[in-house]
Amino acid sequence: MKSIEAKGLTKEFRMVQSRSGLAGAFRDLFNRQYRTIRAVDEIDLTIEPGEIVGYIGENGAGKSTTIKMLTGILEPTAGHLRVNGYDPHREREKFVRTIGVVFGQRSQLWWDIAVRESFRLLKKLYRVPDDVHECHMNRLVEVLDIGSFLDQPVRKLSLGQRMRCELAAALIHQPRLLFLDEPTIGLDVLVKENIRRFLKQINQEYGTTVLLTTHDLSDIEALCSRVVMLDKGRVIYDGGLKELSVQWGGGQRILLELEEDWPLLPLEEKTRGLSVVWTKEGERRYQVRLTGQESGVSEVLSRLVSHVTVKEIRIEESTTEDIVRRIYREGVHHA
Ligand SMILES: Nc1ncnc2c1ncn2[C@@H]1O[C@H](COP(=O)(O)OP(=O)(O)OP(=O)(O)O)[C@@H](O)[C@H]1O
Repeated sequence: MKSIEAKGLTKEFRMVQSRSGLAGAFRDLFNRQYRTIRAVDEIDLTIEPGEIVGYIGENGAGKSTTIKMLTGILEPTAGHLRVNGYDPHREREKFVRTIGVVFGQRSQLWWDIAVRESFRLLKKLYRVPDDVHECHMNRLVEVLDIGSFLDQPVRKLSLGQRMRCELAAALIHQPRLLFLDEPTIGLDVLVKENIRRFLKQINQEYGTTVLLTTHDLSDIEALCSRVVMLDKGRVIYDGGLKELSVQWGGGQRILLELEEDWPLLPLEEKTRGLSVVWTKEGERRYQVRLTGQESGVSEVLSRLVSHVTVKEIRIEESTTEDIVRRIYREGVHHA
């Protein structure tokens, strides 16, 4: 059984369109106009058990709306959806026992009671048998290192401490699938690393499937071998993280500072025939991105040095962040 199986998954929102001015507001009272927003547009997504998949996209791309459908909070407008074998919205009661959810911005713990009490309530809610709970909980407390503040109310915890407790809470019932939305937002580097290590561990030990939504691409690099990229509600890339870099210019870029300020056109002329993309970064400063295997740094430089005086050269590899930013900007077909 697949962890997630979505075909043509679509969500539309109908919004009231307000007319301007007092007269418009008056007309709105009697004759409302609506417009439809297609937040998720016929997505196909299959995730196998045990995978850790990054779900990324710009603000407003449709990530949260997808997650809300996958977790049963929202009902899809159209499409076929099975998560852990269930229809998340229609079979919600049975379904929620098979998933865990951590939303970085929201808490599932009770603010004023001790963490330990929150865990106890969740255990009851999920009807976890005592013996299983004891052993599993001890393991979570140990690996997440949360033993020293179990008796404190959640409101007194630091963000890093709270996030570790949120993870424990999401895993109390040993779900097969874990949804994480910005799980490391606002956390310092050390806590981030601990959380990533923990996630890898539960993935390996329990075979937990993880769908991770984040704007922090270092989370994706650390955890995911596969990434699904969304743009305006549609999947624009679904594949390996490595392939993304190879296919869309994981190559090098040359950062140049020239003695004089040149317009781009004559510089592009000098490197005509080579697979490079020029960008002006500021006064006398340029970036030359090598987009094909056939054009080497030395060839680009040898074409230039006989015509322009180069003050400084730096050669860099594109990071995943660069690549993804460019794809957001230019679209996957042009990047
Ligand atoms: N309840 C709603 N009613 C109307 N429109 C909505 C609703 N929820 C989301 N949208 C719209 O759907 C689109 C996708 O929003 P969504 O929150 O899924 O994006 P996102 O990728 O999660 O963005 P972010 O990274 O900012 O959280 C946006 O245009 C948003 O305005």
